[in-house]
Amino acid sequence: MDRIEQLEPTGLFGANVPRYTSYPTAPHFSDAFGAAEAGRWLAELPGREPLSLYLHIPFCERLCWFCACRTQGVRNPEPVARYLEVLKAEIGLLAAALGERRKVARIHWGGGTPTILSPTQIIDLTGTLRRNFDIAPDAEFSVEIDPTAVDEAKIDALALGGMTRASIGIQDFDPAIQRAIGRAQSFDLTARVVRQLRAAGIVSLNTDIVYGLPGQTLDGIRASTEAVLSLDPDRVALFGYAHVPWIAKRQRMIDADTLPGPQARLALVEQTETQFVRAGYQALGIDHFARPGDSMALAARQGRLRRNFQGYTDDNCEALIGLGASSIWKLPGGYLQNAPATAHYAGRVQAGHLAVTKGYALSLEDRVRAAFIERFLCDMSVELGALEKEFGSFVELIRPDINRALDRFGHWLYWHRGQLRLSPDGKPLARLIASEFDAFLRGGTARHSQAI
Ligand SMILES: C=Cc1c2[nH]c(c1C)Cc1[nH]c(c(CCC(=O)O)c1C)Cc1[nH]c(c(C)c1CCC(=O)O)Cc1[nH]c(c(C)c1C=C)C2
Ligand SMILES: C[C@H]1O[C@@H](n2cnc3c(N)ncnc32)[C@H](O)[C@@H]1O
Ligand code: MET
Ligand code: SF4
Repeated sequence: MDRIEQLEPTGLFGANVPRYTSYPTAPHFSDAFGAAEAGRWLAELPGREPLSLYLHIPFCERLCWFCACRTQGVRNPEPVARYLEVLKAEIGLLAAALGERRKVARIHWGGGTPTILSPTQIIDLTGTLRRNFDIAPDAEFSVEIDPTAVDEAKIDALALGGMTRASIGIQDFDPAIQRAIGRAQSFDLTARVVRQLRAAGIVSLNTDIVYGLPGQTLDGIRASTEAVLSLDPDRVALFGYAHVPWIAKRQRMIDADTLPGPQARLALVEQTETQFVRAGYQALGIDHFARPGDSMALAARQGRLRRNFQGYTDDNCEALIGLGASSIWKLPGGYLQNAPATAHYAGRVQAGHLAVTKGYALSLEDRVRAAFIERFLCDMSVELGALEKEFGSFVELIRPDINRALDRFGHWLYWHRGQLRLSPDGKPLARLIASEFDAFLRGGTARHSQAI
């Protein structure tokens, strides 16, 4: 039986499921949360633990049609400059809410396009962070970089500000695909930015690529992946294109008839995975690859990989605080999210409040489900004994889900020495299997992206 025939009965090719960068996923956050709840959860944080900060820059000079991230196009610098002032004010509000000068071990700037900031603005923002927080000398500071919106002066400013890791958007190097997704970016320009980042002392360089793009073929993605490999990135994220025009309106520019179907997507992702593994990369979680010496690959081998809103991380901080419009927080009590619309976000901060407008308090049952889904999507196996150590008999709450998953996916899912394991050829099923443990999905009406 060929692979497609074997996987067909699982429903994989017709399923839509979340990516589980959190459990519950963001659409389940409630608006019963605001600055007061955020303040209370911040006050309850244990004092000595270092924090992680995520800063969102929701602006781009170009708006790629395929993109589902929260961002808006800008033609002139004013909105960005105004936003930066609000972001700096929000940093001050956060430091005040924390009460004491707190240690920060991780900073991530994402977007949108953080490199839309000028060198002066970059220095201004890193300076504001350093004035308000005690940034550890070995702190990891990663920045999402658009190669078409960066130059040497910006890279120097970021390096001066402490950037240690860079993540650059590639998606696909094929000019025909780039035309179909409204995103032109030559290999030469990308390679030049990679050289500049390396020269600036970046210890870890990530690249993002996407399968399932309009008109993408096996030969096309093979050549594009070869080009990515020639840049020798330390890490690669291989995302499945999520066509969700009801969320990201700009995706209406993409003709759905040109999108590879689910069976074709499976072939695209599996061919590309093989290419990375043959080139010496270690597969991590559902969609990442890393050089074996990279810290994330090491974390994965040691069972320390974590899933968060940026995908995968080796960050073990207890508190991830989101700054900027739409940013998501994860605190011991649960999740919070800042106002998604930039104007609403700015209004809250200008009125002197933290910009949180949504959130979710985790119950013990949620925590069991979240822990299972996180370990499963990080390790492709879950040691039930470890969950029992943490949650005691509450683990029994997911016993029916385990049995249902074994019934439905028994060809790929099996017990081995107390671990529920997914066999390597069952990897495309990982999100679908995780969704068996999602109590919000049963009977729910949310529309998600394709499972493969
Ligand atoms: C890798 C970067 C991406 C981020 N979001 C998406 C991508 C590709 C796409 C995406 N996000 C959501 C969906 C729909 C549900 C699903 O398929 O899982 C898709 C296709 C859900 C979602 N993720 C976030 C939020 C707030 C939502 C709800 C949708 C909504 O509010 O309308 C959080 C989030 N994810 C990303 C960012 C930048 C972000 C918010 C800060 C990255
Ligand atoms: C931050 C990263 O998110 C990925 N990204 C952005 N939009 C989408 C989408 N619709 N589907 C899949 N991946 C996407 C890109 O690879 C980008 O670089
Ligand atoms: N905006 C950058 C790029 O497209 C970073 C990745 S997308 C958030 O290259
Ligand atoms: S892919 Fe990057 S540059 Fe393109 S619209 Fe999305 S955030 Fe902006």
